[in-house]
Amino acid sequence: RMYAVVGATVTTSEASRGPASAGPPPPITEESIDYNPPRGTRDFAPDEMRLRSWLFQRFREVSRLFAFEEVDFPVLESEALFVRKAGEEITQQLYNFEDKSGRRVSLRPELTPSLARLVLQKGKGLPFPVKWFAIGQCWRYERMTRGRRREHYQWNMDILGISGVEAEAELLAAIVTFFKKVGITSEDVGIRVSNRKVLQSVLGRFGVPNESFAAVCVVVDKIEKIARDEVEGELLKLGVSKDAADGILSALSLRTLAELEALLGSENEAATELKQLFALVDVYGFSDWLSFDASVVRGLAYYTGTVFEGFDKAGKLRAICGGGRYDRLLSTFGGEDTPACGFGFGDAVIVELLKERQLLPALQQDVDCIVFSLEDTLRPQAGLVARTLRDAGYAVELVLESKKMKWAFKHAERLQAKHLVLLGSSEWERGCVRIKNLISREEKDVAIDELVTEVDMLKE
Ligand SMILES: Nc1ccc(Br)nc1
Repeated sequence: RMYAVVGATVTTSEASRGPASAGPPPPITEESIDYNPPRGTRDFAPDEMRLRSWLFQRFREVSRLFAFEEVDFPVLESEALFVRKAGEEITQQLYNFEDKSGRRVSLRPELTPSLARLVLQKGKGLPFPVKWFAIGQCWRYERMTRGRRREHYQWNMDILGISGVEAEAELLAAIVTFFKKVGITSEDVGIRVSNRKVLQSVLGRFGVPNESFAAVCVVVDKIEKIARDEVEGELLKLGVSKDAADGILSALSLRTLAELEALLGSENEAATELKQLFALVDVYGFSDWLSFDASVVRGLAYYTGTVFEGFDKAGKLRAICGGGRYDRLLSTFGGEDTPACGFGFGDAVIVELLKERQLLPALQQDVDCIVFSLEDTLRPQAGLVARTLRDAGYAVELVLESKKMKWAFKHAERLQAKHLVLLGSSEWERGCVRIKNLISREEKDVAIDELVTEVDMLKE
């Protein structure tokens, strides 16, 4: 890890030092500044930032296509927003603390509770249905033993006020639109879809109380990560009977909607909702991306209906995105019963997938012109030339120090700039600058007031 040892003067304000009589300030100490960001977090230097901006621009383009409005919330929320008793990993890894006023707060581990809070804050004046999207950094406090990241950015899209599966179809369409936009096909990626009402029906058959529903879902969500008998053991610990646990685990291995109907009956809500959703998506035209998979439950306690997750068909990566219906969340926050569904799409797994598929874009700085004065005396005029081009919308790198021509060419090459604009005293005396087109290698003297027109033309 990179460190610098710097002399640091430890100055303390009067208040913290206490009254003057408390004696001289503490001695100057040395502290080592670690150049790396805190454990589990990332810097975004220009190259990484270009990729992140590219990804977020794709998220925004899709959200615009679906007429969703962008929202955002504080990264710091009241801890109460995320305290749930279903044993979710996300609530056991809160990056939470008591602030200086004694308030219990937490860095947000997800965006959905904040969205619910804002909708409730807006109250009855908020036109429904709500279609909002957000891209926000989310946090967890992982014991570093697991060496996993503690922050990631998530794109969320949510629809509130629509109880029909049309809302889920719209959200799934947005996810598919994103995948297609970045060059991913339904050969690479699929979306597994199920409905928590499958589990709810099974629990009902075995007389498992509703209060256990969320905790059972959280346990069952681990089915891909821990051994089946461990899942069974955790179910038994929740007070679920052996028979009920067997019933739950066998329901997860249902392979088709026909099997689901055979088990639960064709009038069962889970079966009808799933059939409706698949029929909608069929007409919508992206059935090839979807599959029914009864083992999908997702790990968030508040899902009540449809659940889904994007996965890579090569099976090398963790879930790419996930979401579902959460019709009870707003009422648990004291609001009216409000139908709601949404998804979260992280910024990490998708980049791993794009790397795997060699679909990462080649991104470089976007500079149109480099303005460069050959003599120091013309440096003020170089600023005027840069301003003229910038006022016309061109990205201009103004060279701010004495450099040789050779350096200017190399610099232009590095930045992939299209034009090099040189100020020299002989040209300037004639009211001109010299333009070198770095693509066509053409060069010419251009009058200052012709400069923008010239660059416009060279741009063609
Ligand atoms: N919820 C959450 C937050 C941060 C990361 Br990294 N992963 C999951």
